[in-house]
Amino acid sequence: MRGNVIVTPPSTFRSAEDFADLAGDTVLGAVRFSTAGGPPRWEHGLPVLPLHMVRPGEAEVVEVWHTDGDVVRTGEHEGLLYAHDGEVLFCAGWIGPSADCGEAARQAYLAAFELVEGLGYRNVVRMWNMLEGITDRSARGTEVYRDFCVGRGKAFDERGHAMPASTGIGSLGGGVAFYFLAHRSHEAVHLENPLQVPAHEYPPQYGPRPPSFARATYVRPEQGRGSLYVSGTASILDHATVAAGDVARQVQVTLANIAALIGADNLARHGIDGGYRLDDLRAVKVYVKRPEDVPIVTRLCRDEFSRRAEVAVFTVDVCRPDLLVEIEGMTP
Ligand SMILES: C=C(O[C@@H]1C=C(C(=O)O)C=C[C@H]1O)C(=O)O
Repeated sequence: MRGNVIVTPPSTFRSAEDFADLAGDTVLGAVRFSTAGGPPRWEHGLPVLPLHMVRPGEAEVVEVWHTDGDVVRTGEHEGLLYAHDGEVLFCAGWIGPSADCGEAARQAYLAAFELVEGLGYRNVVRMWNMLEGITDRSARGTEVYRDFCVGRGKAFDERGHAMPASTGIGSLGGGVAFYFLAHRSHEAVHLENPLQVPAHEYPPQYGPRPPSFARATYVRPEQGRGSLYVSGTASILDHATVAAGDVARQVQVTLANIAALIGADNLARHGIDGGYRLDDLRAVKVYVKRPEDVPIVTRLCRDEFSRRAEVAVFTVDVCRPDLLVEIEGMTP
């Protein structure tokens, strides 16, 4: 096993054609942000998850995950498609539209934990969950996201896994889809944000089961500098939404949250040397609830992130009705 393998950022948010060109490289898999969602499928022998996150007329974005490993193995477990290189695992799953997305999420997460335990990739470092109608009323008469959090939380309880960095965001169709990254030997250090109550300690007003995630996860290789994955971050201080209705202010609060999370003081609190600034982040994804806010959000983000950072913007719902924007990224 190599000691220096780290997941590098999605090399680019590529066009559809480029992904085909990459086949044969050390690509683990890809996520297609496109006009239709569905179960993960094999493309060029690799797992690819289609997500309905792009509106007609917008360009499809393909997030390609690759490593510096050289032998990629692939497989399927209870509908989950995965690829791994001896140190890093990429896995994609689909729950689809369901009457009880909570129970379906529990089962899908249990299958995912079974997979990582069985293959020996126990350190789950980053998860993404895309939920159609995230704040809609669910078939159970509650809310889709709240139902999801209940089922996901049960799976974490049942298998005793640490909660990693995550995203829980809306999609435009296709039920619930998810994907994640896990490591075999590199330690995962899960971070909280001094400006925010840990999400898993949110009070009950946000739902019966608080969401199961950490604000960021740092992957510590045996040597050298690791990678930091920043969860989907929004305009929340303590546990409350800040600046409801004011998208520019929500962007500012969100960016300040991320800056506090990744800065040297907070990393030191978690036993990590060094610190990052916003312009160290790469592979930034910005989720904007209202199409009319896209220009201003894009401009505000462009002012703060490096010119070298790719920034992909999606117009989708966020997990609370009063949140207008959410931002995530990672360090190279
Ligand atoms: C924006 C928040 O939560 C969102 C929901 C998440 C989840 O449920 O996995 C993770 C991060 C965000 O995408 C928040 O609570 O701060």
